[in-house]
Amino acid sequence: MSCHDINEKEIKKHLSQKNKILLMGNPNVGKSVFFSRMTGMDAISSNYSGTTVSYTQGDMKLSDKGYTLIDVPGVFSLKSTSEAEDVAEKFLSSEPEAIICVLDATNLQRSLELALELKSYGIPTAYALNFLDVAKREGIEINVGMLSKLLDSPVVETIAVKSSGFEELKEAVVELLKKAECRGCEKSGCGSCPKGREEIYDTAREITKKVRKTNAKADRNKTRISDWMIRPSTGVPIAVLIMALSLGMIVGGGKALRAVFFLPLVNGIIVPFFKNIFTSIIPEGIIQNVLIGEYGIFVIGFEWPIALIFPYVFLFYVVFSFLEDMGYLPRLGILFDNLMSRFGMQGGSIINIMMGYGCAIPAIIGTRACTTKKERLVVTTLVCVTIPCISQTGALIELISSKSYLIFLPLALISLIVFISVASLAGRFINGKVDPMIIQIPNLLIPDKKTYGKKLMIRMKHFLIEAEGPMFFAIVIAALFKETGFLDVIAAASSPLVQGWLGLPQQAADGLLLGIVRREMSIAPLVGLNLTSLQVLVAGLVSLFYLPCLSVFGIIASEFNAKTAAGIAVATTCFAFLIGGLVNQIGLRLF
Ligand SMILES: Nc1nc2c(ncn2[C@@H]2O[C@H](COP(=O)(O)OP(=O)(O)OP(=O)(O)O)[C@@H](O)[C@H]2O)c(=O)[nH]1
Ligand SMILES: [Mg+2]
Repeated sequence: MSCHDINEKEIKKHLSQKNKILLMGNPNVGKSVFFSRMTGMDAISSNYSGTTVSYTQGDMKLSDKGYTLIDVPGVFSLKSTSEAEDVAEKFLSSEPEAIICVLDATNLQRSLELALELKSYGIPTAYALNFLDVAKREGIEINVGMLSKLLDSPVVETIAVKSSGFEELKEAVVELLKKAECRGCEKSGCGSCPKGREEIYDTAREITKKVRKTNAKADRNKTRISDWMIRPSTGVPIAVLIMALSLGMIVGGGKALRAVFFLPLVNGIIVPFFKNIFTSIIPEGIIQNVLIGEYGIFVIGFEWPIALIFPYVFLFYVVFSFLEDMGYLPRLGILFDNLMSRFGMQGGSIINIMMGYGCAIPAIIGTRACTTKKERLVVTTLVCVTIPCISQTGALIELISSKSYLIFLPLALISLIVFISVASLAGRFINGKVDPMIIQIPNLLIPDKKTYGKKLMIRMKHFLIEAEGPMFFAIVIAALFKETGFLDVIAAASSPLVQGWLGLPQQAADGLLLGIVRREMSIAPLVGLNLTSLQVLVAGLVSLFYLPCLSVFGIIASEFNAKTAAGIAVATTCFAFLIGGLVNQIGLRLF
């Protein structure tokens, strides 16, 4: 997959490519499903607007000729007022061969407004009338022949998640490319395209009126459930129930998966296998210890990522991807919009915050969908400072459950207080404004098995490559540091802070060093030690507020600037030590 930052140098390279076909349309109309099925490449699709915040490109063959298909971020219009619109404009002006414009059959008029705006660029366009399954269920019928005539271009009925209509669509594009003539372009002088917002809006409305028939059998149950999710009196209990069920499934399921499958696999099969091999071929000493000692690469290199973290990461994405695909998250955004606007965010940003509980990187990249810089910064600060990622949470669950689940209560309470305080401060002191929320409520869908499974696979692949890669690297360094005695030197040097102020054992110093690379490693060295409840709480707090991963800083530096990344690093570290130390000192005096 090639997913790119909206960065001038990068984009120029892709803009100058030949044989481009642009996949365009409103947000959440299924473009990324088209992209992924037509190119065979990975692209995340989710049932809310703004999933694709940058562009993705892949190769596609049409009657034996190679083309580059570009999954352009979804836009409602081309006013160039957001990053997504800016990217769309740039690609439109880069002389693409054709456009595949995806229309949402359940929301035709709005889809047509963009389609009409696109027409004035004079680029051959084929239309995919998508979501036909949902439209049929909702009693919407569209006269495709008439629509095609009115748009003066081919229109093909599609159900992207079933790959239905794809062959016809490809044929339509091939035919278009053969003719390669301008279709209704104002620039070519035919003057048939509507101009100006009002004319576009009126024409889209007229066309919709002509081609669409509804027999009013809209799914009343679905509408009712959707209303319940949004209305505070019913929405809040539903949200609490969904969160409790999700948490139960992630924590309970994660522990069970770990105990029944991953721990026996790692400790009973994989680690003994490598221990046997290395003890028989390598004599006792530093090299053997680096490979299979306490911090051995072939011991914790499997224990931490596979047995400790993976079960929780997997189940988090099972739950989160389901909520994403059914269309619940934007409804949660609407429910909490009022509350969130007090903290300098729109309700829709709750999606990025929830995503941060999985991993901070997609959450920060996802803030590109925010309409103002202030909101981007507020959400990024919150994600970095107050939200633990699932890898870290997995390690934390193991640490806490070894003592008592009750420790979660003070941890959750302190974390909530910090979240609210940071949100209020960031909302108040970060300059700029927050736009009122415009959020599209997507259809409530039963997630398509294939699309859902593919997304889960993509996320697991990312986790294994992008998270486990650096983690493995840190484990190698840790093994070397351990055997060379460097970890002991660090432990001794940091003893006044770690053992004195924080009251944690010496191994916590290893965690703080490794935690620079990966968040969960700040806690992993403590799992399995016999800590007191106060130590577990303090370790949990320090890890919660300690540095985000190294790769997160890379993303902050590239999305914002190095100063912001450094600021967040200093703030998180000081804050973690301050709050952890205070709780330890107070705890020691009270108990
Ligand atoms: N039932 C049904 N679901 C679909 C269809 N096409 C797409 N979806 C679902 O609609 C949601 C949105 O699809 P995406 O591919 O993410 O939409 P997008 O246009 O790329 O959205 P942005 O990246 O936000 O612009 C996903 O949950 C898809 O699984 C379809 O024809 N029928
Ligand atoms: Mg997309």
